[in-house]
Amino acid sequence: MPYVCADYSKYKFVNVCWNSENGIATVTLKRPPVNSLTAEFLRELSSLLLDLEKDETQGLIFTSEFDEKVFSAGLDFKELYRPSIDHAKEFMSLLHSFSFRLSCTAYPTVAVINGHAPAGGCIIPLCCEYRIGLNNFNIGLNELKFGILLPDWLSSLMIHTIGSRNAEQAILSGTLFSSEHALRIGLVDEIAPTKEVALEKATAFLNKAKIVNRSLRLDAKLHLRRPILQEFQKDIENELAKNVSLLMSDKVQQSLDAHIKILKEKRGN
Ligand SMILES: CCCCCCCC/C=C\CC(=O)SCCNC(=O)CCNC(=O)[C@H](O)C(C)(C)COP(=O)(O)OP(=O)(O)OC[C@H]1O[C@@H](n2cnc3c(N)ncnc32)[C@H](O)[C@@H]1OP(=O)(O)O
Repeated sequence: MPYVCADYSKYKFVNVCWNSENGIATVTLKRPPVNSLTAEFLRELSSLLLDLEKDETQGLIFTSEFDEKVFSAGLDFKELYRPSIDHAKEFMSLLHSFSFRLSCTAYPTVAVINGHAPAGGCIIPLCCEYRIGLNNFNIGLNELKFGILLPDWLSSLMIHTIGSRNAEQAILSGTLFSSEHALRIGLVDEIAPTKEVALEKATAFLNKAKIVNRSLRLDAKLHLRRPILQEFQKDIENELAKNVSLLMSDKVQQSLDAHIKILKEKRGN
């Protein structure tokens, strides 16, 4: 019988519901207003994955507190706007290590995407093994539209999920897909009418994984994900330096500035 050792109440930006009957952890992202990813949030998420591993978690479900609004708005624009070089380095390194860790967990993972998931908001779902979406949301890697070149590991996650032809079209056009379209191209595996139904489907997926021997399953997962994991591990120092210099470039900073202004105008402030 699984039991919990970690103190999950210490986490500020997630609520963790760890079911001691089946060992499934439901992690609800709750960093207002839109679950945008900051360095602090990424640090917390990485530490959470380690706690879940230690507790021999049998399955992980990610979802959002902001039901039917936002799963995650992606990287935090405000934090990426004019950061110090040290902060930019730390941010990129945290993003890389969290995404790598989530991509190769020993336990199966599902994202219940109960709201919009643009750009970096798509990273958690793409690292997970299975994605269940609600209706009326947008998801996709639209970074090229605001001048951000995707790191190779992120393109590789997209290719693994929807195939190279679809990924090429999706990434090069910077498309945000409706849930129905996302289902058609395999960016989500199922659509559910409500978060409750989506959580039931997620649990059903995780229960199916249980019939397979755990260590055998992990070996197979790492084998099947080898192309992605190789991209994560390829020339890490150079890749991080490239992303940092791209982030600090005038072009990307101007684009972030323009984006922040658009969001402000939308809210009339
Ligand atoms: C150059 C780097 C190289 C390396 C790259 C690494 C990998 C690159 C991967 C990803 C890049 C990114 O993720 S960039 C971020 C992209 N995200 C977006 O474009 C989303 C922008 N937001 C929206 O479209 C909408 O906010 C929403 C659809 C998510 C929600 O809409 P809603 O109407 O519900 O809410 P508001 O728009 O009114 O926003 C509320 C509130 O949240 C703030 N906000 C929104 N998004 C972000 C964000 N990404 N970061 C920080 N803050 C965000 C918005 O400004 C509002 O704030 P205020 O209440 O203060 O006005």
